[in-house]
Amino acid sequence: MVKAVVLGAAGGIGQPLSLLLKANPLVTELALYDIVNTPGVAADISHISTPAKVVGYLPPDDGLKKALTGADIVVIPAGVPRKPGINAGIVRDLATGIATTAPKAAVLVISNPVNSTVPIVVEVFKKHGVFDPKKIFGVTTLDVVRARTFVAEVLGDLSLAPLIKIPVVGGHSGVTIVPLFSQSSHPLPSSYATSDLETLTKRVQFGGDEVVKAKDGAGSATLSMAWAGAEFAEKVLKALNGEKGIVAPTFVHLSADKSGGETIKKEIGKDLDYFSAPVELGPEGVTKILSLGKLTDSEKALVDTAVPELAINIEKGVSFIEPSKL
Ligand SMILES: NC(=O)C1=CN([C@@H]2O[C@H](COP(=O)(O)OP(=O)(O)OC[C@H]3O[C@@H](n4cnc5c(N)ncnc54)[C@H](O)[C@@H]3O)[C@@H](O)[C@H]2O)C=CC1
Ligand SMILES: O=C([O-])CC(=O)C(=O)O
Repeated sequence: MVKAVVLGAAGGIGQPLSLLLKANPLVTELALYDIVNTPGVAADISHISTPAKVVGYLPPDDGLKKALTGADIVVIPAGVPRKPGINAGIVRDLATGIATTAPKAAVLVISNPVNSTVPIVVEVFKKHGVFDPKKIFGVTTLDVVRARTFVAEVLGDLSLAPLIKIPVVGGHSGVTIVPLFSQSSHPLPSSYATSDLETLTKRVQFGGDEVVKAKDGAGSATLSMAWAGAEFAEKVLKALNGEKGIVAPTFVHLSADKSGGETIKKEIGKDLDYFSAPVELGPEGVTKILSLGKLTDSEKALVDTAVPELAINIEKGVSFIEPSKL
């Protein structure tokens, strides 16, 4: 029996993500929480002929607590696109609900800016004395999904897109996003020019802008994000279910690894508390944070640019909950 909860389930990401979770055979109960519209979304999704039982919740009558009770996995796409200040408060309040009601659940944070909202969740959990670094994940999968698709486009064969494996590390915003194309399972053509590689890297780093522009500023990526969120959630669910050898890049507190993330800290040359790195997942969440592998000089330069920006983003999140740590 696995209970999945979506917080922000009526939104642009929340609705298709809830749909994809309802389609996942590993989910037996699906709780949909939002400040609006969840009765309708839940009624609609509940008619889909898959096993998961679907219930919608709103804030009155302790709706958040009821949604979270007994949760195994909580996915958070609540918030407002490109409004970091508003999202910080929303994520803090939802994290408080999880820390008090379902502190052992795996928490998957989609709400932006992930580089700051994950530290917010962690600080709230610390305050409640329930912080387990193995269970709190920033979802950076959309960057991986984009990297796969864009490489398949370069290779002129979109049928490769689902098969391509490319680690994308660092964080989830602009220059903190570092795609490691040199480790792609499907290498770029050897004739591929340095300037083309730079353009491709920028396309992954600023893929979100491409969508915002195409939507005339009316929203950001929702459908591709729902897909990516469901892909990462499925990996976590499979690992919780005992499946071995599951690896995915995700933004985590480096103490999730028993070495305290020593390998990553050495590789990036800075004592950061958080980084998105390939992580091995298991029944307790993170089992191991893996090495970034061999980087090219240009990838090392991208990491060097990402690190100071990440440090600022992380600090913003921590100090939102703990101003005294400034
Ligand atoms: N990690 C990633 O790769 C990505 C993250 N995002 C982020 O995901 C978040 C959501 O984006 P969209 O779905 O497009 O926004 P949206 O505005 O369509 O939906 C957000 C939903 O959150 C709900 N909400 C607001 N306050 C809430 C609260 N206190 N409790 C529960 N629900 C609440 C709203 O009612 C709404 O239904 C944004 O922060 C966005 O920047 C978006 C794309 C990619
Ligand atoms: O760019 C945005 O605002 C949404 C986002 O995180 C993405 O599309 O990667």
